Amino acid sequence: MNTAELWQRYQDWLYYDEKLGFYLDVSRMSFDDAFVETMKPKFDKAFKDITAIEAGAIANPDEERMVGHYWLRDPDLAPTDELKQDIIDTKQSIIDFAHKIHSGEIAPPSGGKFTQILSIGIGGSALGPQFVAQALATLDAPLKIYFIDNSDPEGIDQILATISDRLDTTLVSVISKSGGTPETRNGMLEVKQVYEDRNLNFADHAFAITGKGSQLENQAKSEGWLATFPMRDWVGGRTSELSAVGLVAAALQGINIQAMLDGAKAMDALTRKPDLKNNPAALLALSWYFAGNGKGEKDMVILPYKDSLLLFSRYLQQLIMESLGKEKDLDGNIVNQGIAVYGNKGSTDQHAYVQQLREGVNNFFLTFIEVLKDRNAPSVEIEPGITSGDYLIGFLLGTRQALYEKQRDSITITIPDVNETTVGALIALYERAVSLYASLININAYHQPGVEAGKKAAASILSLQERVVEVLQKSQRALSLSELATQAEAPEQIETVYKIVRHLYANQRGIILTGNLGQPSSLKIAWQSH
Ligand SMILES: O=P(O)(O)OC[C@H]1O[C@](O)(CO)[C@@H](O)[C@@H]1O
Repeated sequence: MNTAELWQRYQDWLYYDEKLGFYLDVSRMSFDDAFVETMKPKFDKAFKDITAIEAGAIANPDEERMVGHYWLRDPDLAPTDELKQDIIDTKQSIIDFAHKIHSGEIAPPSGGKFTQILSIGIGGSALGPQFVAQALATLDAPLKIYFIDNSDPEGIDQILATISDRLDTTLVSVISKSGGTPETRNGMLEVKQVYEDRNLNFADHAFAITGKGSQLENQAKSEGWLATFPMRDWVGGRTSELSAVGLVAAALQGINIQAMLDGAKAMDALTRKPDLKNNPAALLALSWYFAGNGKGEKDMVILPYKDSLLLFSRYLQQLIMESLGKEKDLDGNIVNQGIAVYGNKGSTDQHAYVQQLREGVNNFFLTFIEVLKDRNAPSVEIEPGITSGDYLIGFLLGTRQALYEKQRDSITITIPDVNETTVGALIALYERAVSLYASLININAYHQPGVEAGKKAAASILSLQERVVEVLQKSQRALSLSELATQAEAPEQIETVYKIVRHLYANQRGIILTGNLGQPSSLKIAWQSH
């Protein structure tokens, strides 16, 4: 295409909403009109499906659940008055709680006010709050937030060391929809232990965000934690940022949660139009489908040219990959669907992997996110008439151009500023693009059976570890690995037994080893007391 044709294509496909100041440019996706025509019937169905979701259909058939995250920002959409009232009441309880924490009405037993939050959760119970904190929390936020989002002992130690001098003024937020996720439970138990070691009453610092009747809710209630907020079964973890999961942390950090909800509601309204060319979520879904041939054949690289949006790609990684990465379609056919998502930020990533994007394997499409406002204060001139912000946008435009020249497709999203409204709008945009794309490829975007399998496998490894330790403790002599595996009733899992032994040994957990770790069959394993 020559430059005049390209400029025309840009104008033909440019989506703009004046109120949000939001632009979407799909002109550098190389689909043609014939492709768009073939997709129209699929989109007709997708628009009907998302309307049904918003009306309360059981869009998650495996779990027999409604999918209600769109109601969170527009409670009037909720299919019953009870649900509507629940959303309104929850939001009010969050606002009240944040107010009481900020004013000191809810205060630490040692006096003063709470000064920081330690948020414990994983996946959808962490990624949204982490993204939003990075994007929107200001340096003078009333409470600073820290996260434990793994079962890594050293990671936990590092966070605890960072906050240890203010543990008495730390609010501990424990977030888990299921209320039984091991990583979250482990983090909570470790933190609770530290409070007890310091003679601080954990319950006076903790609150929970969790599903009704969960183990976590029961614990919070029986121990008298400061508060519990609900996570409803009609909101999935990866779409929970605008539920209590994201809103409590945001409100505590002084972020305007109503503006986030309003931004999302505005984007929902824009993306409700059953008109492919005038619906930005549909334009994204169309582009994703085109890029990957409806089979995820190309990876989605997300490159925001703004440091504060660094975690957006990580947040989207879960939203998109956990939603779309499915073995079977809704009719039970094996389809192995998904789209791989990665990216950090521009221009930083230009000095990392963009070399491959431009010249290497063409297995991706890129989404640039451009933010028009550079900073609040005026910028210094790095060179006459040129600022750092000019450079940043120059790098974005230059990379987009360089990729286009090499037939690498890209999408560009432009927002005026990173603020509550635009962040809410971006979250809604991708949530809705995922809903539409899931319809296009006929999969259930709202369950995650694959992750459940991993969790069950981990549990069985821990129970094997218990058996291994029991066998060693009872044995009167050192055992070979194969004897140990057989006596632990897992001869077929000898490799796992070897790895369990190696880990216990590395952590001085009672194992005595002789032999060569590099030659597993030479090992003799005993328990320390023998
Ligand atoms: O909020 P929970 O129940 O602790 O789950 C955390 C995360 O784990 C998953 O269930 C998958 O492992 C995610 O979908 C979820 O966001």
